[in-house]
Amino acid sequence: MLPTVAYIHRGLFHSCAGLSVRMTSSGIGQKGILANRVAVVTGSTDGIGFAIARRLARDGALVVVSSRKQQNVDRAVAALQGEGLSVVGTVCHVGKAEDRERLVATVVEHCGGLDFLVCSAGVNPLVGSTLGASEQVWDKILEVNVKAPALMLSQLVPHMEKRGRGAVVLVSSISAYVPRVELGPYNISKTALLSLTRTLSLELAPKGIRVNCLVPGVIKTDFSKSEIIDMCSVLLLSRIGQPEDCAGLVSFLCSPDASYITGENIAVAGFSSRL
Ligand SMILES: NC(=O)c1ccc[n+]([C@@H]2O[C@H](COP(=O)([O-])OP(=O)(O)OC[C@H]3O[C@@H](n4cnc5c(N)ncnc54)[C@H](O)[C@@H]3O)[C@@H](O)[C@H]2O)c1
Repeated sequence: MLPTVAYIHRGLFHSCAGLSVRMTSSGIGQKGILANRVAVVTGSTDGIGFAIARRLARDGALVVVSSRKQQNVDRAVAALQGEGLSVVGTVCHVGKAEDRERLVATVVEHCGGLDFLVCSAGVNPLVGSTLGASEQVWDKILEVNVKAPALMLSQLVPHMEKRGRGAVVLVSSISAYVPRVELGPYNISKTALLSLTRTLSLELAPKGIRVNCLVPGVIKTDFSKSEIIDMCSVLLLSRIGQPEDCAGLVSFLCSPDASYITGENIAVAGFSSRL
């Protein structure tokens, strides 16, 4: 099936070679702390990724929205477009090389480059014993949660580098600090992201690219439905987090206000694992 790309800029509609390109008056160039910047957010048709995409677009960036299914991409793009925001949408299962390549092509062809990458796509196909996890489960979790952000970045860094600056935000989990026994491989994948953040911050600093990590606690999304009840007891702030609680931090980490911050893992969890 041919991919569909929806692009919002200056009230026009284009269609070519499998791409559906829609344009409205709120294109790049709008005001905001992230104006004239381009952001890719993976796993951004729902939950935390969607809230991040919306916030970055509200703060002025042109945002590439993506996830696994065309219908979800279309729905998310339509919702953000309805708010007058600048959005490009394309299907990207982050674990598939051909999908990552298509995302890169979208960035190059329709956005002219890239400033920010936010890796929010994540999976947890297992609730059960760590040692009982099959090789297939290990492969899927590590492929989507750990390998995919690194591989995606290796393809996108050259485009950030051309601009002489950039910011990357990986999305870990508080389960990296406070492991939950029934989520073993997931905990481990999210702990690896803390290290990936620090390692890449060293590697990419000479290119002017900062790398930080959002560490969400229990945030109200489809992903966390089963966790909400039993995590409530540890929350200092007496409420479940909302996706928007994460989005503000990501916008800050992408903004010039964070230009001297890199290699940090920052929890948005309603409590601190250090207390
Ligand atoms: N919700 C929480 O309580 C919580 C806590 C800690 C960490 N996180 C992390 O936050 C991130 C987002 O979770 P959420 O709660 O918003 O989940 P969600 O289920 O609400 O949204 C996940 C999004 O990712 C997309 N997605 C899933 N697998 C994908 C893949 N292989 N390729 C591309 N897109 C994919 C989905 O289509 C969806 O758009 C995940 O990395 C998750 O591990 C969530």
